Amino acid sequence: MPVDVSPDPTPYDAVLLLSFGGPEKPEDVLPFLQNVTRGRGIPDDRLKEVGEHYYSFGGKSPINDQNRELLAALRTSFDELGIDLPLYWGNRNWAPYLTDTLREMTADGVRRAVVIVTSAYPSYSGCRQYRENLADAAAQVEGAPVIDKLRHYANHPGFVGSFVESTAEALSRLPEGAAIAYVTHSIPTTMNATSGPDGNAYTSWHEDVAAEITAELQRRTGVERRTDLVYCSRSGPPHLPWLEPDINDHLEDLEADGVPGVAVVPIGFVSDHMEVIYDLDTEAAASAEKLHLPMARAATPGTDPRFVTMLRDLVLERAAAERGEQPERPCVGKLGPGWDDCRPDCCPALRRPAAPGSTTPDAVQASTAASAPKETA
Ligand SMILES: CC1=C(CCC(=O)O)c2cc3nc(cc4[nH]c(cc5[nH]c(cc1n2)c(C)c5CCC(=O)O)c(CCC(=O)O)c4C)C(CCC(=O)O)=C3C
Ligand SMILES: [Fe+2]
Repeated sequence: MPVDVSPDPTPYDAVLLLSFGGPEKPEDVLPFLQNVTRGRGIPDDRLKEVGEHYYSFGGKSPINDQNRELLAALRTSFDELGIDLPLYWGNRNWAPYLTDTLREMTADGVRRAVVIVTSAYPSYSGCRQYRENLADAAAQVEGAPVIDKLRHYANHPGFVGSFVESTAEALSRLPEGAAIAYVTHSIPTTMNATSGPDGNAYTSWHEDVAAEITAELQRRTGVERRTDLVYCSRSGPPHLPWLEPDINDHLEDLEADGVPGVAVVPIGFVSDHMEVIYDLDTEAAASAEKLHLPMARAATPGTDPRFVTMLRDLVLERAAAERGEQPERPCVGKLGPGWDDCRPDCCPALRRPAAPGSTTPDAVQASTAASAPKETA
C-alpha cells in the first residue's frame, strides 16, 4: 500500500498503548475485578458471575497477550517507515499499570507522547475514563510527559475495512440469506445520553459504522440482508436501564422470524478479549445452538494489517496536526473524523480531571469536588 502520510513523528518522542488490562492467572481475577469496579456500584452477584467467566478460561484473559502482539505489529509497522519511536504499554486495571509505565517513560526522558487507546468509540467507559486515569497517573509522576490521545478511530477506513473483510468471511460460513448482528458492549442509557460532545455519540457512531459495513458488503455482492445493532455484557444493578436488545434475546427474535443464520460482528471491540470469547463465543453461541440457529462470529481487528497501519497513520496524522500542518483525515460514514481533543464537557458522567485537557476549568472544578458518586448515572 502506498504511504500518503509523511513518516515524521515530530513532536512526539514516544507512543503509549493504553489498554484495559486483564488477569493473567486465577489469583489475579478477584483483585482485577476489584480494580475495575471500585466505586462503580456493580452488584456482588454480577462480580461472582464475571469471575466465573475468567475462571472458566483458566483465570487468564487473552487481552494482555493480544496487546503484546499488537505492540510487536506496531513495532514492525513503524520500522518499515524507518521510524524508531519507542513504544510503551500501560493498562488501566492490571499490570503493567499506567502509572508505572508513565514513570518509566519519564525516567527514559520522554517529554511528549501520543497515546493509542484500545477503544474505538466515544463514551465515558471507552474514552473519558481512560483520560481520567491518564490525568490521575500524570498527577502521581513528577515530570510526566505531555500526552495527546488519538481521535476516535471507529469510522476510519482501516477499522471499518477490517470488519468488512471479517464480516464477509463470517457470512461465507452461513446459509444464504443470513442476517448480520452488529454487537457492542452495553452501557447505561444515561452514559450513552452524555457520550461525546453533544450526547448519544456512543450509539450514533456504532450505527454509522454498522451502516458503512453493510453498505460496502452490499456494493460488493448486491445482496441485501437484515442487520441490527445489539448489545452484550450488560452489568450494573437491574433497576438501571442499559442499552438493549441483548444479543441473546435478539437471537431468539431472529429464530422466531425464520432467519436462516446470523453473522455476529463485534464492532465494539478491537480484539478477542473476554467479552468476545465468553459473552459471544460461549454464551451467545450456546443460545444460538439451543435455537438451532447457525451463527458465525466475525473476527475483531486484532493485528489485522489494515488496523495496524491505521494506528501508525493516525500517529503520523496527529504529529502533523501538532506541527501546524493540515493532514488528511481519512474517515467513512456520515459523522466526519473524530476530534483531536475532547472538550472539557465531553462524556461528563463523573466530573473529575481528564487528560489531555486536565488544565481546563473543568479539571479545576472537578479537583475541588467531593469524591465520585457510586453509580454511573
Ligand atoms: C464500553 C465498554 C468497553 C469497550 C471499550 C473498551 O475496550 O474500553 C469495555 C471493555 C472491556 N471491559 C472489560 C472488562 C470489564 N468491564 C466491566 C464493567 C463495565 N464495562 C463497561 C463498559 C465497557 N467495557 C461498563 C459500563 C461496565 C460497568 C462498570 C462501570 O460502569 O465501569 C467489568 C466488571 C464486571 C462487569 O460489570 O461486567 C469487567 C471485568 C474488558 C477486559 C476484558 C478482558 O479481561 O479480556 C474490556 C476490554
Ligand atoms: Fe467493560
